[in-house]
Amino acid sequence: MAIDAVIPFKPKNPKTRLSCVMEQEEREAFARAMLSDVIAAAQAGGCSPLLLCTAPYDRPDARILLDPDGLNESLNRLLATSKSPVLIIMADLPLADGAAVSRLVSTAADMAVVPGRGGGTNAIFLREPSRFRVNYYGASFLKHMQIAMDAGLSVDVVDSFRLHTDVDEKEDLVEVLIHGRGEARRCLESLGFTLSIEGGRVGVKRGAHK
Ligand SMILES: Nc1nc2c(ncn2[C@@H]2O[C@H](COP(=O)(O)OP(=O)(O)OP(=O)(O)O)[C@@H](O)[C@H]2O)c(=O)[nH]1
Ligand SMILES: C[C@H](OP(=O)(O)O)C(=O)O
Repeated sequence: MAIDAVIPFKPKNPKTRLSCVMEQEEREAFARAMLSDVIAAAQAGGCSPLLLCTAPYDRPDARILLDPDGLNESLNRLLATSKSPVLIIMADLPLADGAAVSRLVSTAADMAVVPGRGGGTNAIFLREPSRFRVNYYGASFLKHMQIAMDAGLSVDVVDSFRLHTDVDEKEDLVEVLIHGRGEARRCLESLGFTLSIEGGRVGVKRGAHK
């Protein structure tokens, strides 16, 4: 049976750190586009997507679990009662692909984890979910390593550029324009984003919308 890929998703007013370059509706469209790329990667990696949504949201390619609670509370409730292996993968990883997901869920360890940029945690595979609890926000990668150690779980820290690249801030859009192959890249292009080089550093700029 396919492993559940639990994808936490906040459809309303997401990605507020991108407010400097996108209006709310645009952030919502971009978040949906990134989610599409993550769903496609989860499926290509042999997993069955299960969206953990804060508000009603429907799509044909994933099952939906509605839980308006915070990220940690809702995930920990789900983990506590899960009897089979689970992958938790964030919805803001638009470079994710099937090979990276497959590598994660085929670990020989009790748990596999991919750190995110800036101290976060982008993906966690748990062979026995009820032995673990999540503690996202802040330096969550370090917190998750400690929780695993306290629970006596063996951990495989997976080195994956495609799963490490989460998109939180304007600077992160560079990676999507360069390495993206799916909906998120197309969404940015349709919003008029292009690469720019200022002072020798690659950034993004926004022109006219398509
Ligand atoms: N189920 C659930 N998912 C959440 C919640 N908050 C964020 N998420 C999801 O968790 C993942 C990581 O969240 P963040 O990077 O903080 O995204 P965000 O809250 O949309 O972005 P910012 O407003 O910029 O902090 C994304 O997949 C979000 O859609 C929540 O309260 N509940
Ligand atoms: C949820 C949080 O995401 P970030 O804000 O680090 O992208 C984390 O990974 O702990």
